[in-house]
Amino acid sequence: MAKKIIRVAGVAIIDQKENKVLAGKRNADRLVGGMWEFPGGKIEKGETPQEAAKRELEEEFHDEVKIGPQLGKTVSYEYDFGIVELTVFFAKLLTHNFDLIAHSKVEWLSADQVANLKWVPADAPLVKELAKTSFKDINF
Ligand SMILES: Nc1nc2c([nH]c(=O)n2[C@H]2C[C@H](O)[C@@H](COP(=O)(O)OP(=O)(O)OP(=O)(O)O)O2)c(=O)[nH]1
Repeated sequence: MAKKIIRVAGVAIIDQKENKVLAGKRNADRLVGGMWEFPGGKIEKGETPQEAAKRELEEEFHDEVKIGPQLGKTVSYEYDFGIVELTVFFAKLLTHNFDLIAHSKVEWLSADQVANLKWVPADAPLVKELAKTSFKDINF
């Protein structure tokens, strides 16, 4: 049987003053738990990827974000449970609650630190792209 397609939207939250990006460590009991990811989740019916990303941030951190340009291209990655199609946007925080609901911790990283973490496998090409990005130069 063909594997199901799972459409996912995530955010690379950046702090343009500090030139840093936020990574979230998935709670250990979730699929691909314990690895680092772009906060976000599955796109629901009728939602744009941007709307999904905003909604997930409200659910996962109780925070509002402003969505900016896309990071790299949408990546497609085959897991045993399905094929994840992941679209990630740069985003800025409008609030700073950071209630940890789906994550055990978050970390702010400079571009040269992003490759040091163990990211969810699908994220590899996006992490590579991030490592080359000057976050200060992203336009919202
Ligand atoms: N959020 C997020 N998910 C990712 C990334 N990379 C990656 O392969 N995934 C996968 C893991 C999951 O199989 C899927 C996202 O599902 P999720 O479990 O985060 O989504 P959700 O919040 O809608 O979950 P749920 O209510 O169904 O538990 O995409 C990433 O960087 N961020």
